[in-house]
Amino acid sequence: MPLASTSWLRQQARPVRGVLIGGLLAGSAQAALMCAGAWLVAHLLAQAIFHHRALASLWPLLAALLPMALARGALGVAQRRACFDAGAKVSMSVRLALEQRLRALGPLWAAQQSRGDIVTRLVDGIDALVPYYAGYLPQLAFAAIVPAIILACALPADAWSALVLVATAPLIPVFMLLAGRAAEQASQRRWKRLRRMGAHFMDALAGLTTLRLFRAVAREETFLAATGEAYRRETMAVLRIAFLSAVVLEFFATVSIAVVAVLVGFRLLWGKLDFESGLFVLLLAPEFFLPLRALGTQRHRKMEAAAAAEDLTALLQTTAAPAAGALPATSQSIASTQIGIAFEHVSFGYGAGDVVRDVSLAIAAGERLTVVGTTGSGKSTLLSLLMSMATPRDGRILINGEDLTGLDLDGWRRHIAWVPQRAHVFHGTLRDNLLLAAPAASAWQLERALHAAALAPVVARLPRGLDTPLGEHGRGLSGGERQRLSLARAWLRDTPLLLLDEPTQHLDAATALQIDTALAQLAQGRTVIRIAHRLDAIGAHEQVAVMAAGRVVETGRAETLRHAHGAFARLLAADRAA
Ligand SMILES: Nc1ncnc2c1ncn2[C@@H]1O[C@H](COP(=O)(O)OP(=O)(O)OP(=O)(O)O)[C@@H](O)[C@H]1O
Repeated sequence: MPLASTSWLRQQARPVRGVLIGGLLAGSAQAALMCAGAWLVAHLLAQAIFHHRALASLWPLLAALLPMALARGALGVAQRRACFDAGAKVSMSVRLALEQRLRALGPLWAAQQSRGDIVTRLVDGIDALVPYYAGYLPQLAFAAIVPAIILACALPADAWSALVLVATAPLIPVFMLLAGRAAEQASQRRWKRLRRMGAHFMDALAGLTTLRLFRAVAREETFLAATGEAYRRETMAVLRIAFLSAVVLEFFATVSIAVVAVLVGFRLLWGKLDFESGLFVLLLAPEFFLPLRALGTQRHRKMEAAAAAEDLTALLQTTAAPAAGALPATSQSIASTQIGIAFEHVSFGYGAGDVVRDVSLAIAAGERLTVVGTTGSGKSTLLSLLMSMATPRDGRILINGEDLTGLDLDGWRRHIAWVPQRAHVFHGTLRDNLLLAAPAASAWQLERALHAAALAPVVARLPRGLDTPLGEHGRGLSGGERQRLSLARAWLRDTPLLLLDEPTQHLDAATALQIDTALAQLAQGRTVIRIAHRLDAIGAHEQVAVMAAGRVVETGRAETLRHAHGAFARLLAADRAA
């Protein structure tokens, strides 16, 4: 069992210590009541059988059994509720911490991960923690507290029986430790398989069209069936160890109870023990082992929680290097509605190599820059750096003369409208998707944005107009329509900086022209950085930066570059030839 994950699991219990102690007190009171109930039963029977007391005189004692049973039941409910509450609270706080970490790691880090793997960790991983706090941890305490209470009650009644219980009790934890190693390995194997299966299933689901097209669905099905079968086998291995160890624990407990029973029986026969004490310890003996046996059955939950915790702590400690950092202590906010940008010798890489190299560019407030370059030359990465989704490895980005790393990130991002290459459409209605950009937008503002982005005819065609529900990935909207939705969001956002990652790529010529006109209107008075693939559509007076292999290799006005026989002219020629 990795010590780090066990101590992390315990650490998480600190904020819910009060709730857990409440559960333990309820459980302990339940054990004390059980002892009192056992004594009452033994006393009643001894009085009735050996002292020939009439039922009428025993009636008050007999009647006391009912409230005792009810109180035990109520305490049991309170104890389980408190423990479950603790589990739910811990899982909620871990989920929040993970969510914050994921937000800090940012979309560039997330893009490099398997989505299925993250979902498995966030859902199944956190769910695996609940039984640890709701079941195992309280049971661990009960395994010490309840036998101690029972022993304290049994000792005055019969020291020999108490001695047998004390002598045999350690056998159970010793065996649990022996079985623990195998259970731990099986749990870790099972957890790793679940993660792999989750990742693969999500990938298969996302790429279903591609799989169909390549007639690879059957192969994928076979693979998933084999993984599912392996997962079943590993789950069965964990359960087998859990059940086998439960049987062995049961055996030890039964033998010990039998020894107590034999000792009690013989001493009753020899007249060395009175009936009341004998029956009392006989009733207590099974209860003595009950929490230890229950701990044995809860142990595989601890293994599962530890396997999941190892993964969750790894995720919580992940720092994307170099990633969008947390808010610096000296964060400043941007007050201006005019944004001037300067890249100064900026370099960045996702892995070992750089994909943006020594880039220096200046865009004055209210100006427009068009970035062009071959695919993979680093254009989108440049925008990601500007949006502070990642931090430059070298160099710096200045916003109105202030270093971007010193700015309040949320405040900075409020100044940006971004139209990406592939606009994401969230699950919800079209209206929800639009209001994401400006939650307080009025009906009139919505209407204006729809017209500007040429989305109004699309809305008119939808069965429920703006209230038409859209799927998680925008099912119901074509690529071009999604692009227009993204443009409408930019319109609604009304920010001083516009970042456009080829906004007309998926559109037909007529709609592209319509959007370009709308964008020209939107761009007025704003700073605009636009990535363009259709070089023909670049206006003669536009300021252009040409990127190749992460570097800015040429800058200047489009009309000048067209005749300069440089990188831009070559791109243009290649574009026309295609
Ligand atoms: N999240 C990522 N993780 C790792 N590498 C990435 C990631 N995003 C982009 N890259 C790599 O960085 C390089 C630059 O990518 P980028 O998307 O910035 O290029 P681009 O010029 O915008 O390309 P395109 O015109 O095709 O959109 C490419 O080699 C790409 O494979």
